[in-house]
This record gives sequence, structure tokens and C-alpha cells, in this order.
Amino acid sequence: MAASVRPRRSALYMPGSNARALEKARSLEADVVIMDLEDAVSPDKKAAAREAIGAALSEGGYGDRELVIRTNALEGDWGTEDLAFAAKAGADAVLLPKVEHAEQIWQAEEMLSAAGAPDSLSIWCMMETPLGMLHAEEIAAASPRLGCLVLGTSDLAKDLHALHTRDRFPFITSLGLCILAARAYGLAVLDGVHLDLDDAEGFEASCRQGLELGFDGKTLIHPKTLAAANRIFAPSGEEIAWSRKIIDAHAAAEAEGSGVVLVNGKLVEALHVENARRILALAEMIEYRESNS
Ligand SMILES: CC(C)(COP(=O)(O)OP(=O)(O)OC[C@H]1O[C@@H](n2cnc3c(N)ncnc32)[C@H](O)[C@@H]1OP(=O)(O)O)[C@@H](O)C(=O)NCCC(=O)NCCSC(=O)C[C@H](O)C(=O)O
Ligand SMILES: [Mg+2]
Repeated sequence: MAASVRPRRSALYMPGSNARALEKARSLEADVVIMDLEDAVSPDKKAAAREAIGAALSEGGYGDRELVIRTNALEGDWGTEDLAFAAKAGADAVLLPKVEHAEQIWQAEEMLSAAGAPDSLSIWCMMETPLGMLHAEEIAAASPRLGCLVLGTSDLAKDLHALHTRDRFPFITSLGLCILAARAYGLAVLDGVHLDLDDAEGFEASCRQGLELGFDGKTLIHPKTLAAANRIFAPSGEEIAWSRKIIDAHAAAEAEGSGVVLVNGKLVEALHVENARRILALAEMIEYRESNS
């Protein structure tokens, strides 16, 4: 399952143990809702969080937001139960933490199938350890059930002994490896969280950097960051107008037997048209979503 094309500008995490957050997500403008069973949930609340997520998903009301359950690691205390639960909870994807080898995905896949997961349930992988980064390609290629790689820059910083600098230079190699792997195997790819909720300027700068690097969107920890992520990861009015213009200009050139054309002094070839079509398709899906929410 290569990533379905849909907006993933904003992916909001929430602790599965936070009933108010699960409720609030029904009306928030998040493209993706990540219901967490892992780090945001304390050990004594793991079972209750599973129940709360199950109840929230059964009740529904999330519209066309993409619904994702992040489980605990299979190697740990709660992972097996989490995965059996996620198999039939009604989510769109299960997000495995700290993925480092293809074998972890194969194991999860077997367990999901044994637990009766529908074929449509996608597997997403947290990329957040040095070994995971070194195995990014093996992970991205592991299974047709894979849909998305999600950067975990907090765990990564810890393992690398790196600092959260403003330019995120310490993470650039890792971000690049994951984007390469995701794009090579047709997966979506989401950037890591910005931890400082009082730093709106730094947050926007990290979104713009993520967009420039090629990410589809950003993972978030608070609703107040949704609007900026949605704005920055959506095609701008200028990009949409340019895309339409070059598609038309290239079609006209083709009708006259030429594969290339200059538009405002810039060379336009079939590859630019392909990208312009992707941008317009994304813009249309965003417009549809926003006018129906
Ligand atoms: C960080 C928070 C604990 C702050 O929560 P709170 O003090 O409740 O914030 P506010 O009072 O400002 O909240 C205002 C209203 O918004 C709702 N809210 C807050 N956060 C969320 C959310 N994430 N999703 C949905 N709704 C949310 C509050 O309920 C308030 O609602 P209202 O009652 O109407 O006023 C909190 O934001 C939080 O828990 N955030 C998520 C933390 C989390 O999930 N962490 C794990 C994922 S990040 C990670 O693991 C990184 C990765 O693995 C890596 O390694 O990098
Ligand atoms: Mg993490």
C-alpha cells in the first residue's frame, strides 16, 4: 500500500488517556489524529487509554480525519495487547514506535493479520533511533502495508546526544535519509514535533524548513499549532496559479509538437507538469476538506 494521496499537513498527537483531547479532536482542523498509547501515557493508564481510544473510535464523529493509533513497542510490556486492539479498533493506521528493522514490521503484520485486521489498515513507522535511520531503506521497503514514515526527533536527539538547535542542523542527515527512503518507496513522510509551545516563530520556521526538505506535513503536540502547519504545508495561491499556467502552456506547446516551453523565462518540461498536477490535486483535496468541515 503506497501512501494514499491525501492532505497530511498536520498530524496532532494526543494521549489516549486524555478524554478531553480525544473529544476535542472531532472538531479540530487536524488532517491526521494520532491517538497515543506510548510515551504520552503513563504505565498505570495504558489499559484505560486503550479503552478510551476504542470507545472514541466506536463513537466516531472524526469526519475524514485520518485516524492513527500509536502503540507501544512489541518488545515491551504492552505492545502485543496494543496491536491486537489496534487491529480491530477502526483506525486507518497503526503507528509502530522506534522501528529499526524490517523484521519488526513483518512481526507486526503477522500479528495484525492473525488478529483480523482489515487489509485497509496501514502500518506507519516512527523513525527515531540511530539504527532506524541507518536502516531507513530496508524499513520503507518492508511491506505493501506501509503508508508513512514519521520522524521522532525527540528520541533521536536523546540517542544522538544532539541539541535541538534552531536550524535543526543536527538532524539534517536523518531527516534526509527518511525522506529519501519514503519517496523511493512511495510513502508519505511527516516531520518531528516542535517542543517549545511558546516559540511560534521557531515553529513556523521549522514547518517551512520541513516543507522545503520535502515533508508532507508536521507532527504536532498542541491544537494552537494546527493553523500554521495547515497554512505552510498547503500549496500557496501563487503556486496554484503557477501550476495552472505551466500546465496550460505545456499543453499548448505539445499541441504544436514541442515538449518544452518557456514560461516567464523559466523552462517547463513534462516533469514540471507532473509536479504541477500533484500540487493541484493536493490543493483540491484541501479545498474539499475545508469546505466540508
Ligand atoms: C502539552 C499538553 C500537556 C498541554 O496540555 P494542556 O495544559 O491541557 O493545554 P491547554 O490548556 O493549552 O489546552 C487547551 C485546549 O486544547 C486541548 N488540547 C491540548 N492539547 C491537545 C492535544 N494534543 N490534542 C487535543 N486537544 C488538546 C485541551 O484539552 C484544552 O481544551 P479545552 O478544554 O477545550 O480548553 C498537551 O497539549 C498534550 O498532552 N499534548 C500532546 C502530548 C503528546 O501526545 N506527546 C506524545 C507525542 S510527541 C512524541 O512522542 C515525539 C516522538 O515520539 C519523538 O520521539 O520525537
Ligand atoms: Mg519518540
